[in-house]
Order: sequence, then C-alpha cells, then structure tokens
Amino acid sequence: MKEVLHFGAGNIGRGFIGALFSESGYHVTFVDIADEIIQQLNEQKSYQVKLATSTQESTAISNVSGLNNLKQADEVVEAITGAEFLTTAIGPTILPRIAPLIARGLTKRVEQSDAKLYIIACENQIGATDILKQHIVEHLSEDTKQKMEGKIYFFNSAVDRIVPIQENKGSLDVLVEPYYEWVVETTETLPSITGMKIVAELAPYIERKLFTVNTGHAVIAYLGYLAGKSTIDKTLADESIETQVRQTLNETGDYLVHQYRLNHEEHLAYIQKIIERFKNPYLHDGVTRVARAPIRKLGPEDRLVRPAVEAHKAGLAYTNLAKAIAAALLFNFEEDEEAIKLQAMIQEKGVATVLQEISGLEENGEITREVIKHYEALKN
Ligand SMILES: NC(=O)C1=CN([C@@H]2O[C@H](COP(=O)(O)OP(=O)(O)OC[C@H]3O[C@@H](n4cnc5c(N)ncnc54)[C@H](O)[C@@H]3O)[C@@H](O)[C@H]2O)C=CC1
Ligand SMILES: O=P(O)(O)OC[C@H]1O[C@](O)(CO)[C@@H](O)[C@@H]1O
Repeated sequence: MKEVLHFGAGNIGRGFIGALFSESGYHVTFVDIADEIIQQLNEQKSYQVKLATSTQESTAISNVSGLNNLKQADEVVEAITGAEFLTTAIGPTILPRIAPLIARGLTKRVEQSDAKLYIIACENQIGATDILKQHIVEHLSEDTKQKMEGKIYFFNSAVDRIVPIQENKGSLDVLVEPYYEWVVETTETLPSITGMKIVAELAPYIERKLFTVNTGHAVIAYLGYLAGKSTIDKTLADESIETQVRQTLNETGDYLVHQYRLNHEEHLAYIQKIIERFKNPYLHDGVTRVARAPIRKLGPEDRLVRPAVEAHKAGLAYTNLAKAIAAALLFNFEEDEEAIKLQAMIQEKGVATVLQEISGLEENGEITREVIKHYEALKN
C-alpha cells in the first residue's frame, strides 16, 4: 500500500488532509507529539470524520497509525524512506522544529531509493512549503542536496476547510464543515489524490483564500472577542459586525480583482459563499480559536497587513482593514501566549513601534496612523 507521512494529527491533519489520503487508498502515518492521540491511532486504526450539518453524516477513515516524533525519531526517519507524500498541518511557527528530523529522513532516503517523494506543507501561510524547505536544507549536506534532484519535490499549497476545536475530548473523531478546497502548485504529474486540485500558479488561489476566508474570519473573531461573543456564527448574527466584515472583504476584494484581474461579480459571489460558511450553526467555532496567535496574524505577509499594504500601494481603500488590525491589537485573551506577549509589547513600546516590529509598517506611515485612529476608538 502507498504511504503518506503526515506531521500534525490535529484538526486539519485528521479531519482533512489525512482523511483525503486515506480515502485515496493510502496508509496514513500521523506524526505528532501528542502521545494520547498517537496511542489511540495505533489502537483504533480508524476514526470518523463527521460533517457539521443537521444530520452529521460521517465517513470512517481507516488505514491510519501514529508515531511520536519526540520518542520515535528513528521510526519517523524510516517512514520517510518509504513514503510517497510527506505533508504537514502543524502551524507555520512549528515548521522549523520538524525540519531536522525530515532532513535526517531525506538523507537516508536518497541513499537507498530513487522513488519520488512529494513534500507539501498545508498551513495558513503563503509559501509554507518553501519555508519548510529552507529549514530542511540547513540540515543537509551538499551531497544529499544533489542526490535529491529529480527525486524530492516541494510544492506550495492552499488549504481551506473550517475545522473547529473539537468538543469530544478523548475521541479521535473530527467534526468538519462540508466544504473543502486543497490546491497544490506544480507542473509535475502527481498520483491522483481525491480532492487535491493541481495548479501551475498558486498565488491567485492562496491570496484569494487567505484574504477572503482568513481575513473575514479574523475580522469576525477580533470584533466578536471585543463584543464578548463566544462563537463565529453568534458574532455574525450581529448585523453591524456582518456589515463590517462585508466592507473589509470589499477592500480585499478590490485588491484581488485589481491584482489578478478577477471577475468582480464572481468575486462578490465568492465573498457571499464564504460568509454563508461562517454562519454554519453546527460548527460552534470559538472566536478565540480563529483569533489565535495575533502576532502571526499581524505579520507582514498575513491576512490583515498584506492586503492593507497592497491596497494602499494600489491607491485603494483600506480603512476597514486598518480597523481589523486595530481590533487584533486589542485581543488580550489570557490563554493565548501571543496575545499576552502582544499586550506586553504594546504597554512597553506603544502601538506604532509594535506595528513596525511585527507588521513591518512604517512607524509614522499612513496605514499606522489609520490603525491608531481605529485603535483609540475601539479601546474606548
Ligand atoms: N483548523 C482549521 O480550520 C484550519 C487550519 N489550517 C492550518 O492548518 C494548520 C494546523 O491547524 P489545526 O489542525 O487547526 O491545528 P491543531 O492544533 O488542531 O493541530 C496541530 C497539531 O500539530 C501538533 N504539533 C505541534 N507541535 C508539533 C511538533 N513539534 N511536532 C509534531 N506535531 C506537533 C499538535 O500536537 C497538534 O496535534 C495550521 O497552520 C492552520 O493555520 C488551515 C486551514 C483550516
Ligand atoms: O489557523 P489560523 O491561521 O490560526 O487561523 C484560523 C483560520 O484558519 C482556519 O482555521 C481555516 O482556514 C480558519 O478557520 C481561520 O480563518
């Protein structure tokens, strides 16, 4: 049986990418540091993916097992030598931590096999696989790098499926929204994987997704948090917030239409479809999950700052994006490490310096001034 090694047995790992490979006839070995999940995968060898609908249709996902990369590094290396795909869904900031082990696996693999291995990071981050590759390459000899030519491939991808934090502690089953899209950038001919869409140029896909799904979600989450709401659907029930989301997505939409020559009407229909997905009442998707890691989300290439910068450069409106950035700066959820760090930074240095440090925005630039205007208004 063909093998895929997937790093991150969490929501997207089990509920999306691992499930698609299993449905495509692969054995999926999940790699994770969460011992309980790994043990359960090895005992049960299957789990259910349930759709967030009124009837909760479910699919059994079988041919799965697990390895703990902290305790079973040698087994992970061995598994890399025999896999056809290596995928990740662990969070962009974790990629450097798994790179040394993947490098060990690749070093061994190219000595004993000419078979092709496709590596795809499935994270909410532009160029996530390129980032992973850079970290892996730091741990490779020149000889291994040469031997990888024509055998080891790295493809960027965009992943879109809302998988909330699961409310079934102790179970491997995963509740997911029915919709999904997985787009992989390559001109190679790949083995056929259910649900994997191949494109020659990913930029329009990942930017359209990141600056619509993730920007919209972030606006709801940060405004919802400030309004004391618990979930995304409950926040969107507030008409003023729904209006704010639409206005923000019109700004990112104007940039996307301008940049990628998208059809304006079709893009408006895409925005509408995304907003309907956010309203799913069966997901119970918490605002603090979607708002998580605000420093990452305020990064220069991420869902709020990049579209604002690009809109500014193109002479387009960005005031609603500036408001979303301001709301993110006010996310002071005490169970989120990055939120705590962000608040401490703001207290110590002030908003303008923080925006320069984490978002790459000029301290006295127009965008920063616009953000500060909204920040002061929201704070009061
Ligand atoms: N949940 C969602 O709806 C979506 C998430 N994404 C992206 O997918 C990625 C994963 O997100 P989720 O599945 O929601 O997160 P998650 O927290 O459910 O899963 C992450 C998994 O990675 C594991 N992990 C952490 N550090 C590790 C390490 N050093 N080695 C091995 N495993 C490690 C964790 O134990 C956890 O099981 C993120 O980049 C996220 O932005 C993308 C689209 C949708
Ligand atoms: O997973 P991240 O990057 O922390 O952000 C949460 C976002 O990602 C998703 O999990 C899926 O795209 C969305 O639910 C949300 O927009």
